Amino acid sequence: MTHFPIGLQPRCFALVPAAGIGARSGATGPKQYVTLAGRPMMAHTLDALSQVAALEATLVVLSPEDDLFEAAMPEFQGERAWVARVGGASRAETVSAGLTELMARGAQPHDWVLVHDAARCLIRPEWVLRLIEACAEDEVGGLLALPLADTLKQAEAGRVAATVDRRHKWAAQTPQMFRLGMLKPALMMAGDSVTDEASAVEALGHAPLLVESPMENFKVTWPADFALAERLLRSR
Ligand SMILES: Nc1ccn([C@@H]2O[C@H](COP(=O)(O)OP(=O)(O)OP(=O)(O)O)[C@@H](O)[C@H]2O)c(=O)n1
Ligand SMILES: C[C@](O)(CO)[C@H](O)COP(=O)(O)O
Repeated sequence: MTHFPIGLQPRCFALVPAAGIGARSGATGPKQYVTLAGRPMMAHTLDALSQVAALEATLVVLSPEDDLFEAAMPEFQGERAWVARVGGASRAETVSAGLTELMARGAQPHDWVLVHDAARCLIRPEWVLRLIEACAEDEVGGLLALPLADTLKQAEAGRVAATVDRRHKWAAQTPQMFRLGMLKPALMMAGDSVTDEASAVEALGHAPLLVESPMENFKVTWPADFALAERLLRSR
């Protein structure tokens, strides 16, 4: 277990990977810029994070080729709103590059980083705060997640090969909150294969804390998800 200095008050930074292309979404451009309830999807995400006073700053990590952000997100400005065009070919690469950028901007190993998908645009400030409060005194950190409600099937060529025991199974969401000094080496060692930060930390032998979060915090992934996200955003 890495021990971080006692007495030094850690800060919390948000890191939003937003360098994906949204291949599964069927959108013509990167899904984070698709308009939902009158604004680009990512504007809802960043707006929710901006309402969390406990966050020192939010770093959005874009693809180096991104030429949409400034025009789409004119309100993302100020001392707490940071942008870096250092995204990579995988989510893990994007997050790793973002962590390096946070360090260049003064974040310390004992500071917390909350990694949150740009594509989880239904996030609410109170859920972020719930995670921060649950993990603040924890040795490892943790993530928002949802206990599985459905029966789980293992598939083979479109048929059920087995029914998987769903007990103790949770669907991982974001934010995922870890100390910068733990997450950075964890991602370096894990490489590109991990699909979330917790997996990288688990590979080091740690057990991240599961903090229950609603289904509403889903990730816009498939074509039908846009309409659902739009309805939910408009109903708020
Ligand atoms: N190289 C990548 C891939 C993904 N992401 C980000 O990681 C989050 C979650 O990933 P996902 O939903 O898979 O987004 P995409 O990679 O864009 O979608 P797809 O896998 O369908 O192409 C998104 O906010 C996405 O922009 C990223 O920053 N860099
Ligand atoms: C991080 C994540 O959103 C947790 O569920 C998910 O693993 C991202 O996976 P994707 O395949 O990049 O969408």
